[in-house]
Amino acid sequence: MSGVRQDVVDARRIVVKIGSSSLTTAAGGLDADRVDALVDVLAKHQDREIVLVSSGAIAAGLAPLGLLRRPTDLARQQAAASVGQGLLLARYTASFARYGRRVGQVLLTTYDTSHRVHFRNARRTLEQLLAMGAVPVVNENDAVATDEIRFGDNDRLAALVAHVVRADLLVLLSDVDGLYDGDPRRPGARKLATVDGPEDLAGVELGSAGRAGVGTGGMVTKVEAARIATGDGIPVVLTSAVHVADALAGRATGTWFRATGPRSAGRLLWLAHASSPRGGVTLDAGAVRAITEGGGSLLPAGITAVDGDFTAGEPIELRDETGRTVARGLVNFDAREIPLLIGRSTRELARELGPDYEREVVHRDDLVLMRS
Ligand SMILES: Nc1ncnc2c1ncn2[C@@H]1O[C@H](COP(=O)(O)OP(=O)(O)O)[C@@H](O)[C@H]1O
Ligand SMILES: N[C@@H](CCC(=O)OP(=O)(O)O)C(=O)O
Repeated sequence: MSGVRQDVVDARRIVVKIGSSSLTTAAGGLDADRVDALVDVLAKHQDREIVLVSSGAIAAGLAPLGLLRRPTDLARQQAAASVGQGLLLARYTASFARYGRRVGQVLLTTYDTSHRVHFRNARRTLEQLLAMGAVPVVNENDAVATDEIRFGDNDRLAALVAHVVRADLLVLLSDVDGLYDGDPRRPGARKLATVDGPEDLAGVELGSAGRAGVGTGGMVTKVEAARIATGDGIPVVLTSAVHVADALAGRATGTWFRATGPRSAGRLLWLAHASSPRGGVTLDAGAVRAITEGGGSLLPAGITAVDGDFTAGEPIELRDETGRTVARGLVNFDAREIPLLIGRSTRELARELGPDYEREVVHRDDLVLMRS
């Protein structure tokens, strides 16, 4: 263990994410004492801006709805989240009120972290809450997010929120005090003090959630969140919720993921990390060049094939003729419309089908190049 982490000490704007497993009792309900214990620490950091990403809505809604464990179907998870989110927020509101602090609820979907207008709105709301001294409490908008568009875990959501607010640091709090080289319950498992880059993760076994039916992503999504944030220039501390005070003080607790990439400004970070787009298009060589070298949009003329079942506004893959994904983007047409457009000029399409068809299939502002 080394000394103080200067990047943490210097961090003024911090996203703190806490998992369901650290907020619930052994029986599965919301644990008010644990919420208070977290708030006791966060409220002390008045000279910093803290955005809290809190899981726990589904867990908090189980008992009130007479459910004994986390349901596997989306509809009941959504109902539990809808009941639980209110209880969770009420708890945070009361807990921060002990320190005279207000909280503001911000519920997001993947849509809000990628679409221009929503991204800007989310950023503006978070900025305004911080400017007014309120603590934003963020969760996924579980009640409306469907399987296709949801993060499903709050680890990646937290990394994207850190990107949205341009945080200096992301703190991931769990029920385990860091990343181990294998299941931490296994004798001999070793904790990693520092991760400098992907090479340090070779050989590390990333297991699933600890308490069955409570957390969701396990270590896989935490490491993925760390990869997104560090690649975006934001360092990450992963530790146990009981060590949050140490983590925020810069003491060497948990696992420290060093920032690897430059900070990026755009809203499209999410697209590059979206789980799996629901389809894609194949581009001819000219279109690949226009996109990767010329900073152009994707026009119908450059498309040779389409696959999958997507609707306008959703993310898709843009592939070259060997099947390699060269970019991801938000598409302006439904999949079923694209065969009609393939290989044709926008002018011709507009003449034939009306001015609505004189548009890019993917606008360059809605497109992110994938590193090969
Ligand atoms: N390599 C590993 N290092 C640390 N924890 C691991 C590892 N593999 C699996 N885990 C499990 O991941 C769990 C944390 O994930 P999860 O239950 O989803 O927590 P949260 O609710 O905080 O998001 C730990 O309880 C631990 O048992
Ligand atoms: N949005 C969900 C969070 C999903 C979840 O369980 O996440 P986590 O405990 O962080 O692995 C909820 O509030 O229940």
